[in-house]
This record gives sequence, C-alpha cells and structure tokens, in this order.
Amino acid sequence: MSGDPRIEPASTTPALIRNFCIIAHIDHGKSTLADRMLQLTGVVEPRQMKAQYLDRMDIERERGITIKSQAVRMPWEVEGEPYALNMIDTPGHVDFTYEVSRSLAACEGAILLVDAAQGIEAQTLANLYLAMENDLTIIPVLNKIDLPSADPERYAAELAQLIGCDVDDVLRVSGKTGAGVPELLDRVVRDIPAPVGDAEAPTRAMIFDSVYDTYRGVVTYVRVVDGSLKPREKIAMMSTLATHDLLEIGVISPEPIPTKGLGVGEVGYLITGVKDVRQSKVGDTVTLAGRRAQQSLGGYRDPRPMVYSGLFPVDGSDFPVLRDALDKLQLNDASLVYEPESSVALGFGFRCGYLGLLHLEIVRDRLEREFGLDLISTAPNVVYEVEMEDGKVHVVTNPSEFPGGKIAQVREPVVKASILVPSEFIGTVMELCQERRGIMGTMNYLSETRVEMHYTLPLAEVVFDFFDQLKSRTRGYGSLDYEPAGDQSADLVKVDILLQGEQVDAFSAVVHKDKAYSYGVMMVGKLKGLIDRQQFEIPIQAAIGSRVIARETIRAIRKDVLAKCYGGDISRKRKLLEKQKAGKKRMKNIGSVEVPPEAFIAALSTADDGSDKGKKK
Ligand SMILES: Nc1nc2c(ncn2[C@@H]2O[C@H](COP(=O)(O)OP(=O)(O)OP(=O)(O)O)[C@@H](O)[C@H]2O)c(=O)[nH]1
Repeated sequence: MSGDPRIEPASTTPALIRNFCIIAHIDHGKSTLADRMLQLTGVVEPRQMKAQYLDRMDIERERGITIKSQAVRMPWEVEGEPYALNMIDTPGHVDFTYEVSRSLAACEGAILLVDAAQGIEAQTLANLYLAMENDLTIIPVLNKIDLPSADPERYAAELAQLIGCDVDDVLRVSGKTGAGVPELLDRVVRDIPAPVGDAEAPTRAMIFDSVYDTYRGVVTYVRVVDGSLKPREKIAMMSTLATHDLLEIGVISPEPIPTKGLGVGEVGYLITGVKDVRQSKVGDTVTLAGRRAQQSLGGYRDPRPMVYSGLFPVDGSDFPVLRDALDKLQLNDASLVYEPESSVALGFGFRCGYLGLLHLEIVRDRLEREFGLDLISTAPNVVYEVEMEDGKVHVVTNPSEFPGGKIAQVREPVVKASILVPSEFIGTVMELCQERRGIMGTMNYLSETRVEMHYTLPLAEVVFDFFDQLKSRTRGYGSLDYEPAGDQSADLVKVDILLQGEQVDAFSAVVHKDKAYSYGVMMVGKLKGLIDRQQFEIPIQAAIGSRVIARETIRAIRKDVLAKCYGGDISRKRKLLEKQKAGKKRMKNIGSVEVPPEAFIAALSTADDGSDKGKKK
C-alpha cells in the first residue's frame, strides 16, 4: 500500500465496505457521474481530471462509451467513520450484457441512473431486472437535472412506480455540475448493505473482469466473497483447475496500488503473469491451490459468438499482419473467435465471431487503428443449424458453406426483445416487427404514455438495421434491448450471386424464402452499377441452388465496326457484324470478367450499411 494516507490497506472490516455499481441506459450519464464521484472523494485530483477517467481505451473515449468494466475504490466519511466505497463501472451496450451481469454479481447495491430529460429506456429496464435477479439494493437517481429540458417531477413518478418506492426517495443529481452527488454517496453508505462472507472459509473470489496489459500481462479484477487472498500465494481457477502464482494484488484508486491482500467483501486486482485473458475468465471463481473451496460461485459461462463476418485485408500481402493482430487482440478479448477463410473474390482472410455488431465494429476499428490495417468485412450473419434428411446436422457460420441437397430443417437463433416507446408508436412498432417476422408477446404500460412491448424475433432480422429503423420510425423515442432465446426452425434459403456463371462466394447470403427475391434483385442491381462494361456481355444472376431468381446483364462495349463502311452494300455490313459477333463469342469463352476489388468493397459496404450505424443501442 506504500503509505498512501487516503485508504486503509486491504482487509478493511467488511462493515465499512460498500460495493456498488451504476446502471443506466446508454448515454444517461454513468461515466460523467463516476467522474464526479472520483473528484469528490479526492481519488482524482482536479488537475488530473479528464472526462470519463474510467474509460481508458482511446476508442472508448472517442466514442464516449464504456466497453470494459473497471472498479475503483473511493474513501468516504460518514459520521466520522471511514468507509471504502468500491464503484464498479459497467458497460451499457446490449452486446456486453454478460459483463454487466458479472459486475452486478460483485456488488450489493446499484445506483439506477435515469436521464431526467429522457425517462426510462429499454436498457434501464433490462439492467434493473438483472440487478433485481442479483438481489441488489436499488437507489433510484435522476441525472442531468441541470438540463433545461429536464422534467424531474414526471420521471421521478415513473421511476418510483417502476421500482415501487416513494417519489421522495428518488434522488436528483447532475453529474455535470456535481449537484446532489455528496448526498448520493451518503445514501450509498446508508442504504446498501455491507458485504457478508466467511473470513475463515476456503477462499472464493469472483472474476468480474480481466484485461490484457502489454507490460503486466493479464490483470484480473476480483471480488472476494469468502476467505482472503495474499501476495505470493498459489491460486487456482475453479473452472479449469489451472494454478498460478499470485505476483501482485491490490486495489484501484484510481491507479493500481498494491496491498497486503484482499479480505471478505473487498474488490481489487490480481496479477499472475498469465498472458492470455482466456486463462482468467470472467465469471470464474478463484480459490487457493493449497486449500481449495468445494463449490464455485456459479454463473460462469463461455462467451458465445452471435454474429459472424469475414475479415479480409484490402492488400492481400497484409494477411500475416492481420493474423498477428488478431492473435494479439484475442489476448485482450476472450469473446473474439476467428479461423482462416479464403474467398475467390477477396483472397485470404478470417471468419470472425462476435458478440454483436458493436463488438464487430470495435474489433475492426481496433485492428485498423492499432495495427495500421486496411480491412474489408463481409456482411454479418448469424449461426444457422442445418439438419439434413439423413439426420446429419451442419452448423453454418458462413453462408457460402450452407449445404445443398436434401435439407430437413433449418434453424436460426431467436431473441426476446423488449421495445420501449411512447404509446402513439405502438402501431409503427407492430408494423416493423411484423416485417421482421416478429411474434408479439405481452405489452405493459409503464405509465399512461409509455409502453413496453415484448417480441420474439429472429436474431438475423434484429442485427442488421432493426435498431436504426426503430429509431427513425419512432422519431428517436424507441429503445431496444434483447437477449438470446434459443432457436426456431424457419424457411431459409441460400441465395448465391453468379457473375458470368461463376459463384461469388462473398455475396452468398442466407435469407428467408419470402425475401430471397428482393435480396437477389437488390444485389444484382447493385453489382451492375459497379462493374464496368467489357468487350463482351456479362450476366449477373442471383440463384437459389440451380434456379435463377434475378438477372441483370452488363452490355458489351460494341466497337463501331461499320464506321468506315459508308453507304454501300447491306450484305457487307452484315458480314462485318457477324465477324464481330464471332470474335466476341470467342472472347466470352476465354475471357474472364475483370472486376476491380473496389467494386466488391463498394457492394459489400453498402450491403451492411444499416448495421454500421448501429453503434448505440
Ligand atoms: N447537462 C448534462 N449533461 C450530462 C450530465 N451527465 C452526463 N451528461 C452528458 O451526457 C452524455 C453521456 O454521458 P456519459 O457519461 O458518457 O454517459 P454513459 O451513460 O456513461 O454512456 P456509456 O458509457 O456509453 O454507457 C455526455 O455528453 C455528457 O456530457 C448532466 O448531469 N448534465
């Protein structure tokens, strides 16, 4: 602890510890409020303060979103007692729900933060439900009361009704000006229970985050439930039984400060010299190798990719750089999976699996930025299960590998979506969900004007531009949250795009039978506009199996062979034209279509246009 006067070393008595997190819909001001708390508790000096102190990655700061959770310990005195408040910052995006739920499991209480100008949104509810499942004490708080458009009266009533408390219990703060923040910290101490655990029992600590640091290897964030952890002990991971030496242990305040250990209820970090986050998995339980706990804390699962997409370097010679870059990135991102893939159109690349589209975008962004790569990603798709008539089941993560032949059934993943809108948009949302093959569930009125609608939707219909459509059709008022809900069988087919009879693998897509035709027409139309005319005619076709469903033709450039033939004999003209035709026929057989890579890139980038905008949900 190196004599830092601000906080006691480790093993503060649990009675003086409060572990809490802030949960909110995206952009409701979590990080800004966290910044104010850091300042107010003196953890960060005013001159060191920068906006969103806890969002350390450049991308996070630029995009203003939190990707990785972080935990900070802050001292706060109430009635002369020195408390240690552990604040765990959680990501708010639906792609990272698993990380949110692990962070919640490390706390006893949660600040439910709601923008006083916006009111309750879909993620407010989703996070609230997660917090309730974890039995957390909830402190309802309205933020941004400094905004002229804030309507705290109205939203305090809404919030009180939602969680069943008194309107007066809803705190009002401004993360921007700091108003109400000291009172909020007092409430944290007063309302949130102190952690309980058995100091004598075999050690159990839950991993709620792990990040890769270039200099220090993997830094693992834990919350100790029972027993304690001390430097130089040998620890064991309960899911893998792997053992590691504990090289350093400490708390974050807001920089890492080594301590003599961590006791019951404490939150801190461990460093073991492990180089790969996959060996230190979120949700796993840490125990001591010499005195193992019998039962893990539970709740651990492997992250499962929901969306796949091909990633190719624009310059083919960058392939080894891309491979290295992915290897390095995976050290830091346990949920990223990839395997080599080759495409006729795009050359060598990787098929990558992501938690969702935001995750995809972040990975691609980081690869381009941190490794100087220029990349193309193919249109994202979900994972399909194809059951053949002979009972064999194929798991398809790449549409071009969708099997032909006798198919008994195709299954696709579905999600349970919760959509929050002002009641005037109910009809609009129903229409949108119907277009996307949604099945309506229940509908709850949260207040007179706000409704929560439940739908079961195919994931494939949600991941593309669903959120953008929802936003634009509800004039920005709609919000969406969803969680996986198994799979369903559906009438899905593979549509191939053929250029002069040759299949272009990167454009194959699995779509619903009813949408196959419009997808085909759209793709052939788009390609027609992108490929230059050549000496011979080029057919562009969309096909399901051997059945062509759409066709465009790029007409040949015809040299005017009659230019020098003034007037004269019609048979001579005809002869010249015949000769030209024969020449072209020959050319068509031997010549191949010259398609500039830019045409592929353009066609692909517009194909996933909608998805690219789905940054914030
Ligand atoms: N006027 C006003 N603006 C605020 C206040 N708190 C936050 N903001 C603004 O709201 C926006 C979102 O704030 P963030 O703190 O980044 O929101 P967040 O909830 O942490 O967002 P994610 O990290 O992406 O989940 C920023 O532009 C802030 O400047 C406040 O109390 N008053």
